[in-house]
Amino acid sequence: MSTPICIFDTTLRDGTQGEGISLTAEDKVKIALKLDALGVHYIEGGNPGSNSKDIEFFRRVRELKLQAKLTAFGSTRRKNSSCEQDINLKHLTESGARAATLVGKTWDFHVHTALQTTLEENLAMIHESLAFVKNSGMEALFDAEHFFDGYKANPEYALAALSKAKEAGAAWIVLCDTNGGTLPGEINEIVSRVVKEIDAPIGIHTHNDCELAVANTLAAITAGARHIQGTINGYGERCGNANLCSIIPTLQLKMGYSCVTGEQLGTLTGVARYISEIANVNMPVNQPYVGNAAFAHKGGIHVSAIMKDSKTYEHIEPSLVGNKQRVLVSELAGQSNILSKAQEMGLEVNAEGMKSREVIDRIKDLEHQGYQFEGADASLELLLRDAYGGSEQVFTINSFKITVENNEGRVSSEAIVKVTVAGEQVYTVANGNGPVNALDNALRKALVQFFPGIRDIHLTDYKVRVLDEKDATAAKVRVLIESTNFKDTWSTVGVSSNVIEASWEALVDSIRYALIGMDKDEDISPELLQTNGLVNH
Ligand SMILES: CC(=O)SCCNC(=O)CCNC(=O)[C@H](O)C(C)(C)COP(=O)(O)OP(=O)(O)OC[C@H]1O[C@@H](n2cnc3c(N)ncnc32)[C@H](O)[C@@H]1OP(=O)(O)O
Ligand SMILES: CC(=O)C(=O)O
Repeated sequence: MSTPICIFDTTLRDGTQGEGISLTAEDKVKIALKLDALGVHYIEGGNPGSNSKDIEFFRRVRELKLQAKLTAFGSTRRKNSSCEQDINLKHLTESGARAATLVGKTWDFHVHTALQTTLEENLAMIHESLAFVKNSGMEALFDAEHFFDGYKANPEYALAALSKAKEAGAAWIVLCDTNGGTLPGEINEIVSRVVKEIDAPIGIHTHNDCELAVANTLAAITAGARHIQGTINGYGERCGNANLCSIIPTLQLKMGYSCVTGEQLGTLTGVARYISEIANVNMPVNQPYVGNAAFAHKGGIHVSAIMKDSKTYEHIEPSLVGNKQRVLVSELAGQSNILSKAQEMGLEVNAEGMKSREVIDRIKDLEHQGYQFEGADASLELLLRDAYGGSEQVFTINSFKITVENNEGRVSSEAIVKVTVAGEQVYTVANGNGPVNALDNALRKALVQFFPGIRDIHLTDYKVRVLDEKDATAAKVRVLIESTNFKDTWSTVGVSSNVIEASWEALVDSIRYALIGMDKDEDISPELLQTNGLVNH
């Protein structure tokens, strides 16, 4: 039977102390539901003494039947005062949360400098505040702020603060590496001593200032801590908190502890990505376990081996954390990358054939010119389909023309496109809020009468990167376009020394890709032709 570890998520409290993260009460409710389904044991929802948004969150979340214990955060009472008069403690006890986490000082330097009070008064603040919260019917947890720095400066005082919390009935005493400067060896040594001296359940809360928050958390567990505070994706004050997306699978899959069920662990990647969307923070692609590149293989030697057995270059089976294996194709590819990619697309490819070598040489040559296929899966698929005979040229471009007009300060763009579809020449004109938008509109207008499904497609992202900045305007640019049909999303690439030409190339690839397998509808109604303003020649 593996030892259970209590997971305390503070994404909604310490996570929101991270720069650039701001969550509405509604966002917090959505995230709380995801965390609950993931199986964390405590959800710290915020600080009701801090702002009315958090008060609203606690009011709304009360109606949900969460399995996790909802926890409100606050600090010990103000110095030289009483708990009954303390407005923050009042908000905590009125929050409706089942538990309250109180942060209190354990470093003598902080007591003198930040609180500007005596060591005795701080101990009284800890004891009285935790007892007050407990007497109100809530479970009380103690976050021992700066515990490791405090212990190094004055171990007797730091331990005395923990004893006060224990005497007051704290359910968990959580040792905080608040400044994130402690090393794993020190954490192990200090936690081992605390576990021996303080007869109470011990937890750990670390910050990532030395990029050691995860390592420090694991060191504390090895030394006997049984409760972990952390956040999804490691969001948090300054450099962030301990990342639960790394800690939970490491404890569970590698160290034999039990945090959540195997099924819940399988939702981890989805939860991490969902929360990053709500927080509006891009996830680093190389984020361990849950990042897009966590199981992405690029080097030809790696891909050749994983096709034989994925364990050759994967430390765990990606599906255990809800992630999946990806194979990238780039100038570092070998034949195996191409074969694997082509198989993924359902193309028939001969492993020994010369064709794969030719395709790799072509990809390497294009990457040398500035193309990048890792971020442009749809362009890569077209290239492979063209090479292996899996694509049909459904339309050909005869010409396009753009005019950009500045009329008394109002700039407008117009595009004219001539294409041939099914032997028929089509000529369309369209406006747009910029030249690329005008081209996109004109091309789609030309094709919609043949492929009505094209109306559902739109561009969601457009990125331009200058490839050789020292050549100034003569430099090549790479354009990456992301498109969607509300069901799928795909990316295409174009490269040229002319930004319009590069955009056009990516645009045409996007439409060609969208048309794969799309029904051609010859019987489109005259009304649709009219509403789209089509002019046929
Ligand atoms: C390590 C951590 O992450 S702790 C959590 C940090 N999180 C936050 O600060 C976010 C939420 N905070 C807030 O909204 C506000 O700071 C509030 C509402 C809590 C307090 O606001 P204000 O009353 O305006 O005080 P302000 O933020 O300027 O200063 C903090 C005060 O709390 C005191 N304080 C700090 N820690 C403690 C503590 N553990 N116990 C009691 N008082 C404390 C400080 O000494 C300071 O008091 P002072 O005003 O007498 O100097
Ligand atoms: C409590 C807390 O967030 C800290 O000490 O870092």
